[in-house]
Amino acid sequence: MKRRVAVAGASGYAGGEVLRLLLTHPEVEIGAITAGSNAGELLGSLQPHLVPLADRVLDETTVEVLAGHDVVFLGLPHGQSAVIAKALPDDTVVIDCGADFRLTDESAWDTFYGGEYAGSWPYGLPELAGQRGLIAGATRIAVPGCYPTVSTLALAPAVAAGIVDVSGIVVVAASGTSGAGKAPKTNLLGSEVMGSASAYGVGGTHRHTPEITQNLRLLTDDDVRVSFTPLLVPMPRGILATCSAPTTVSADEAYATYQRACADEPFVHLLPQGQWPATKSVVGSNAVHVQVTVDETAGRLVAVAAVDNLAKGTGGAAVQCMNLALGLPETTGLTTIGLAP
Ligand SMILES: NC(=O)C1=CN([C@@H]2O[C@H](COP(=O)(O)OP(=O)(O)OC[C@H]3O[C@@H](n4cnc5c(N)ncnc54)[C@H](OP(=O)(O)O)[C@@H]3O)[C@@H](O)[C@H]2O)C=CC1
Ligand SMILES: CC(=O)N[C@@H](CCC(=O)OP(=O)(O)O)C(=O)O
Repeated sequence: MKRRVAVAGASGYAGGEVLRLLLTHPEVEIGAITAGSNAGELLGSLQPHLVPLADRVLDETTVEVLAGHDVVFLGLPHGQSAVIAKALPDDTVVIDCGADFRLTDESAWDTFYGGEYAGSWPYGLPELAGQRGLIAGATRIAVPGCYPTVSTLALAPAVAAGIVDVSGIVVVAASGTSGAGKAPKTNLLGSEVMGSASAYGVGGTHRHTPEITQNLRLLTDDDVRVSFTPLLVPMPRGILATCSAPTTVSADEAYATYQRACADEPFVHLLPQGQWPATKSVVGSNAVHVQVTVDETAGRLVAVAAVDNLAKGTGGAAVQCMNLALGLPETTGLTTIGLAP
């Protein structure tokens, strides 16, 4: 029997991507779709690409509307998910695309988010050591941030194998503008973004820094230190992360380490040696493309990874986690096939 699924935040980018994927998922039927200020509007007026749902009216985002579903996806701004999630029945699978339940360290929450700490849920990155088992059968799942997904998947093989000095990790990642959500923001005006790349959240201040660190700490007992700098670039979708750390291994040893680590992961695609990831190859797909080498002059391992921030970076990860939570094959309704050129 098909599972009945609700999506809160259906007028936004994350909720819209979850719906796009659910529309071709063989094991679900779409129940309530809700919004904030756009409640009462037709979905087709806000998400015209979701043609089969064009005539559906967006409901208010309330516990009453969302209850009575097997699965509820929350694509809401930070701080909005916790109250709703806590009021939903314990046996409803709740998958939060926001940050409310990602961090296990309350002091990191206080520093980077503020407001009441809601606790932490199983972390929706199945590829990260131990998480797949925690997500399987879970009824509460926190989908990772988009930068932590791509950076963690780029670095995890090296950190887990102990071939890098984890006290010297540097991540510089360029994101498309959809990462910032649909709500209007001054720095996202077309005239500000078009034809320009810019840095923001510099100097260890971006809220994904503690999330990346938290993930890599699961893989080593050594003191993980991450310098993370996000960049905004003029494209709608995609993140390209360049990650490096001191190493003494050769490029071939590094590549062999990544081959072993990536071999059984359905969505982690290690490119042939010498071929470098590009966001255009992952748009619309749940794949992360990865490549690694060693800069022997600098003595640093360099790993580069690309994801679609709205797919593997949010909506695709959310569906992957739903599959695991419901005991379905993990890849159901998801593809590694991108949209090119
Ligand atoms: N964009 C991305 O790449 C990623 C996003 N995320 C996370 O997903 C979540 C949604 O982000 P995104 O889709 O980008 O943001 P958007 O701004 O595009 O969408 C936000 C959604 O939340 C709704 N909403 C806003 N305020 C309220 C409220 N008070 N009550 C009910 N609904 C409300 C909006 O409805 P309306 O427009 O009708 O007001 C809209 O549907 C965030 O937590 C974000 O951090 C996570 C990873 C990546
Ligand atoms: C380009 C851009 O603005 N990106 C967002 C990250 C989006 C994301 O994954 O994050 P959360 O779910 O943690 O909000 C940012 O830097 O805040």
